[in-house]
Amino acid sequence: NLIAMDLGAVTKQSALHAKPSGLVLQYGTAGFRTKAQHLDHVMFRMGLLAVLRSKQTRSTIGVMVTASHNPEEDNGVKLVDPLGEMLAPSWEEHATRLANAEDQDLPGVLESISVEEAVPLRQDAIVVIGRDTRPSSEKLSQSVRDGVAALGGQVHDLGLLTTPQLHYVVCCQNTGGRYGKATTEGYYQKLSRAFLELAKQASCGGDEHRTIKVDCANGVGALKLRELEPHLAQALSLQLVNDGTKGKLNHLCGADFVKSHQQPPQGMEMKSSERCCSFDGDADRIVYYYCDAGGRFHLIDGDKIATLIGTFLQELLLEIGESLNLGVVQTAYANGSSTRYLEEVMKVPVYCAKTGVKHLHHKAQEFDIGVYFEANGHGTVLFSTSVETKIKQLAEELEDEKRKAAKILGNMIDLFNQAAGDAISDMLVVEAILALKGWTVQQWDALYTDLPNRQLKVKVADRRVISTTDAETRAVTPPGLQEAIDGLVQKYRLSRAFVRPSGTEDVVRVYAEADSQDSADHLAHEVSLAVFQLAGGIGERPQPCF
Ligand SMILES: CC(=O)N[C@H]1[C@@H](OP(=O)(O)O)O[C@H](CO)[C@@H](O)[C@@H]1O
Ligand SMILES: [Mg+2]
Repeated sequence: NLIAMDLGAVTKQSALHAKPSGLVLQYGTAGFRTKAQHLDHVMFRMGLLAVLRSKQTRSTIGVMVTASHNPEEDNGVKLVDPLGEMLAPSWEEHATRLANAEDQDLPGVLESISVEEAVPLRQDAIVVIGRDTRPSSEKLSQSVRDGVAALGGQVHDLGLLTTPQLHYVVCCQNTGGRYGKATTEGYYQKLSRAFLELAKQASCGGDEHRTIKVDCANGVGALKLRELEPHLAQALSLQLVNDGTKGKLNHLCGADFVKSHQQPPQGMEMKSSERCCSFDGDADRIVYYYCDAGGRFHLIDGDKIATLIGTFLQELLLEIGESLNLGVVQTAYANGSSTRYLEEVMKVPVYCAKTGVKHLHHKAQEFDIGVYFEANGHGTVLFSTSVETKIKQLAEELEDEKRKAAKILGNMIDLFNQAAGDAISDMLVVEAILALKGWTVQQWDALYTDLPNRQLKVKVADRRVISTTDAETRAVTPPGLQEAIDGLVQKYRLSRAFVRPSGTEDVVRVYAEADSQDSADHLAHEVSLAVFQLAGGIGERPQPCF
């Protein structure tokens, strides 16, 4: 049945997207990511792979061309599976194999993937493509199209799109429109309708007009917020900063910059207590922040967003009188104070998953309501289908306060992008919750105080010498490393530290938290030295960062 795959056409087309010799890449946590000039063949081949995956799943598959928060010169690509989820792990391996095959081996690799996965080759294939605003993205997405066309697949090129919008469209497309209309317009309609309903429900508390300042990282988020804004009918006005008209993508701005430097982005003027937020380059991450009257900067990261959302949803459930199982999923990078607050004050069960959205998403699917967020601001909430049906039914059946709460929850369900963590959707969620609660940004921030923490990177010859267990909180190899970390952690109060090989950069990441910034800094530095000594550090010995 392989006749249905025209390998002659593939070989001919592939010659126009030749692989540079010696280049080896891996489909990692966020797909392929590297300097844009090395990616042409990878894009073509991901077009090919998307066709096979589409045939196998008999569904529309998404391909997003983006390198998220990386520098403008980088680019990347990831595939989106039928329900808007990340690509299945076995196909990540196929992706790696396909990307690294020498040109002449390409037909053979395609055949072997098709056989291994029993791909019904005569089946039609549809691939939806989106891209971010990088200068290289347009040409690279053309290469994806070439790949799709070479295997006879149908292409819907949606052009400039945020990553979560692509996930949304793919999910809608494959669920017969039940999740919403499979267009960006459908996305704006679904989100704005839910937001306006919530704003109406909040307006009894006064404060009807809200403003928020958004740092768009000079990325695609700016374009899409401009498209969204008219739908919001002035219930929320957006002041866009770093909207791409002047600055460089992700340069001194964006969610990743703000979170890792713990300082405001360039170009953001903050009046005391003004709510501000930052998106990353493809708008799937968001962090909030503000300056207090004394001019001090306060970061509100993914953990505090998750806490606000988790707390609010739990309050609604109590009001409605439904005991559904709600869980919050975090990673080891979650601030210890957030975990403590959720577990001890809110009595919400908290779970720790491995780094990378797919692990969190997967765990969150186990709950009626699964809230998941990475500390860096990527996250969303998943509602089981039965919960969704039940809540919307209760919104009709219940009376008075209970009915009101069920209606709010029903609209909240629509406001989340359940296909993927989404800066636009999460921003609307936070704005709606603050309005409903009548809370200022300080009141939100005061839920708990973050433990001081520090993240460092250590360069080693081969980061794979470090393997971990217990959701990456403990190192199994190299021998002696965990014992060394345990010894160092003991020297400090309220302390915790762990190390893991990054899935997106060639470094080992070190995380430490403790009762003071000074202690967190020292602990992180000492752990870095232990990694350098025991895990084959290269280059200069880690220097103290203070
Ligand atoms: C500590 C940290 O922020 N790690 C990030 C980063 O992964 P690493 O495997 O740590 O490089 O990039 C991932 C993809 O964007 C993101 O999911 C994750 O949270
Ligand atoms: Mg991103």
